[in-house]
Amino acid sequence: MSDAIDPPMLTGFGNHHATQAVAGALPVGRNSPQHVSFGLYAEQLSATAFTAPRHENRRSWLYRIRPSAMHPPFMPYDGQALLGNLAFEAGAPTPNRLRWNPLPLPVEPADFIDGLVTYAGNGDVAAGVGCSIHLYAANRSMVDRAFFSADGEWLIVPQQGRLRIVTEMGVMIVAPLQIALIPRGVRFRVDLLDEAARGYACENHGALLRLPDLGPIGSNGLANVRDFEAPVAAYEDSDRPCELVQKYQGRLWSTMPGHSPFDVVAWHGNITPYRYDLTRFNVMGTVSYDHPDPSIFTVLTSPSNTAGTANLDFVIFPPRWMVAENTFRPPWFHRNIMSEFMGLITGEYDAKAGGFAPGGASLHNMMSAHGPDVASHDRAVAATLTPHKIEDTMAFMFESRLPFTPTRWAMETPLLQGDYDACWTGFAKAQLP
Ligand SMILES: O=C(O)Cc1cc(O)ccc1O
Ligand SMILES: [Fe+2]
Repeated sequence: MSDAIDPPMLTGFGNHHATQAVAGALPVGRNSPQHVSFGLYAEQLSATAFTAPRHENRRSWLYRIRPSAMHPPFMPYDGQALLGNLAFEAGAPTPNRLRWNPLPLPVEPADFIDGLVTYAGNGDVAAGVGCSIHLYAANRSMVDRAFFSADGEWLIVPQQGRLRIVTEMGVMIVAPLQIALIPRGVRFRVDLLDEAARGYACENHGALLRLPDLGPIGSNGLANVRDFEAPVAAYEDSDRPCELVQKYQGRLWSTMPGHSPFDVVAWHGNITPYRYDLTRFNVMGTVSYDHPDPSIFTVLTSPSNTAGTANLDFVIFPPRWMVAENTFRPPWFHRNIMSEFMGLITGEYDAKAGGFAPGGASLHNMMSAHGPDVASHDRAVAATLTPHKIEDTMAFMFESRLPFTPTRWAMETPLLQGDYDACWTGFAKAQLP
């Protein structure tokens, strides 16, 4: 399909940016002048309460061709039964370890909205805690329709196929091994740049994702601030009706404004869509012994009210050197107070010699015992511990303090592996003296 030119981007995480697609569109010295240039409409988009502390306060000012208020009422949207709370309200908690084969690419035409399916969720959308996890598989671009979630920011993790994400605040091209973040409420459209696209999306109902503190690591490392990129202003001036679908309190709604919602000519502020290239992650690890906790691989974190105990962490497992001496190098056996939903973008994951395919997913809920499968375990115990590079791989984890409830769809789909527990059967018994 089409090749796309990567538009210029603004750099830095959480920066105050200012950008205009037409010279003179951005007001100078005030946010809301009596007369905005060209008759544009000023609109404030708040991602935190007006009164949030200054260092956490996130808002942007948008200058648009028409106010986004100009739309007919939203009506319930029944074109998508697999996306949203409805999907997981019908589910039931399970302590069992679960793993899914990859979503097949669609045969019938399906755009990003059609191709989404909710696998799991936790927390409470209305209370602003927890997250929902969706996967998508699509084979065509969204045409004359746009989407937004009033329920949380969307962290999109492409696994296959490049996306051109058109947002109110500009355009981002996002390929596998990159991630995109769409703030709560921001309208977006997903165009496919390849024949098909597949990936993951985590919808964060809690505090905004931010960079983790670095503690003793110091002032650099992990995901570096300067590598986050926000789009420059870009607009469509179109009077063609556009279907606008929103997710609100777990359910879908739609309306039909008589114009493109992507009509923001200029904006400034510090709540923006952004993308990040996971291959830029500055990986830390042991240079002596033992396998460190995977918190050293945290890209972004949504804190909860309990210090150090995340509503949601986005953690990656990138290529890296393994040099630990006299150490069992892969992830150890563990039982975790946190709940872990994992995906695989490419390659093989070092705790799973088989069964965890790119595009697949696994869920290890609070206190469920997991770790290396038998083959990975035996291989690691037998290995000669020379420096070894884990290459061509990228797994990730959405980790939450709240256990995930899988949707009924996720429990009933034939993609669910019926024999997952078998990967932990057949460990040799320890021999006491
Ligand atoms: O379960 C998993 O594979 C994720 C994970 C990786 C790791 O290196 C340590 C702990 C952990 O939960
Ligand atoms: Fe784990």
